[in-house]
Amino acid sequence: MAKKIDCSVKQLHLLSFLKLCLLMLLVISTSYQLYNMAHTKQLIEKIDDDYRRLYTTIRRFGPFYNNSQSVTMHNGVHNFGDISVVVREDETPVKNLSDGLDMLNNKLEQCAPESVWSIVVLEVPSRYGVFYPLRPGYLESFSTYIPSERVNAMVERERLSNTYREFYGCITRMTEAYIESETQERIRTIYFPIHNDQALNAIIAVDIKESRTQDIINQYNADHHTVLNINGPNNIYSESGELPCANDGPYQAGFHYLDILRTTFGPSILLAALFHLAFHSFRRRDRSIKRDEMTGLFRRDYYEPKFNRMNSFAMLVMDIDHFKQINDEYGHQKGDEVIKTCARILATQIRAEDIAVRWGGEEFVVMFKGIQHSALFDKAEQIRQAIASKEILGLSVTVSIGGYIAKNTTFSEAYKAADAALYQSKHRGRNKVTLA
Ligand SMILES: Nc1nc2c(ncn2[C@@H]2O[C@H](COP(=O)(O)OP(=O)(O)OP(=O)(O)O)[C@@H](O)[C@H]2O)c(=O)[nH]1
Repeated sequence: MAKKIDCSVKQLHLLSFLKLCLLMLLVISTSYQLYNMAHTKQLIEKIDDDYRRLYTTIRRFGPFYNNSQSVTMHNGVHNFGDISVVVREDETPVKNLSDGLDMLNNKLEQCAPESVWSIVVLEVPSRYGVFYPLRPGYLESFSTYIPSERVNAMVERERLSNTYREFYGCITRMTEAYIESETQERIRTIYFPIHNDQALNAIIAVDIKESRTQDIINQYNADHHTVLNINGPNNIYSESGELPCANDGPYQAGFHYLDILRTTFGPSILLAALFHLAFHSFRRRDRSIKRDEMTGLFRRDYYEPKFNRMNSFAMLVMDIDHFKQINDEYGHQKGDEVIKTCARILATQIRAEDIAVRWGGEEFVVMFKGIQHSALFDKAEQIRQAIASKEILGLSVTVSIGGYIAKNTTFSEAYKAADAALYQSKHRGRNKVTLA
């Protein structure tokens, strides 16, 4: 029986813990969704800012190009560290761009770490190109083209010839992502045309790894503890954004419910466990302050100060008859069980607002409010009979009860009167009720 009760208490605990987990999950995941929603627009702005910073950095190369001195070079490939110059005609004046390209590469590395794939500067009309670095595939493909045709096609395709007329910083152009056939790297190319006197002089083409956008998102998520993505399938929330000066259409920034759930599940369980523990340790503490550990009735030291402030009430004092004999014959442990059972029966006979206190070893005080003489007697009889009518642990146990109705009386006077009435019940043969 005790095992059964234990088990159902455990199940109740588990159930209330699970309910708390669910509640926490609901509250935390909803808050986290709102948090991610608030960040979606900011992520779009961050992506826009990052690409624009990249464009600005590339544009700063323009003055350097214009101010660079030329040297004469012959047909062939000329290597200067990571930089290679491919010249297709003899006696070609070639700008010395090494320092500027180094600087540009460093600055780009700061804006977009590990994302710069290559930088190419092509003169227009093209007799040479500067590559940083020159990948083997480039050289191959470059040799099969007539450079000027290749550049003209690029200018045509990307509409680079008159970007100087355009506004909003979109003098640069970024292509859609594509796979570079020589390297199989997924990249985008950013073109910046250098115009002088409304004529196109050169094109800087910076290849950026397509993963740059994902890097920005990853960094943003890490910095802000968000779970945002772009163009994720089945997102539950999304907002539209566009890469600045890019050829591709809008993208969708947002988040997926599973990501929200995955991130909030752990903290929700942890928080629920903490609340659960805090609540139960508070309950246990509160209970141990108020309740007698053995019987579960109120403790005397908790209620006596409150009783001392009362002056109108009805009270009963109840004492188990011949209890010493029970102890002596069956041992203290059985005696304890008898006390517990009597307390349990007592608790079932009174209302929730009545206060039952374990006053001493096998003595109890019950306090009632708004109850008259005859009702108090009936209540005491009801308690007495409830205990006497059942065998308790195979024993016939009875109680004697004394009662008193206090009207402008201190508690200690009332207690004395009720105790005297209890004495009379004992004197009259026990298993009796006497009201003073
Ligand atoms: N097992 C047990 N015994 C207790 C506890 N507190 C007090 N007692 C014992 O309860 C007995 C109370 O005996 P008494 O009040 O003298 O008298 P009684 O045997 O109950 O007889 P009457 O009250 O005259 O009917 C004492 O032997 C105490 O040691 C307790 O928590 N557990």
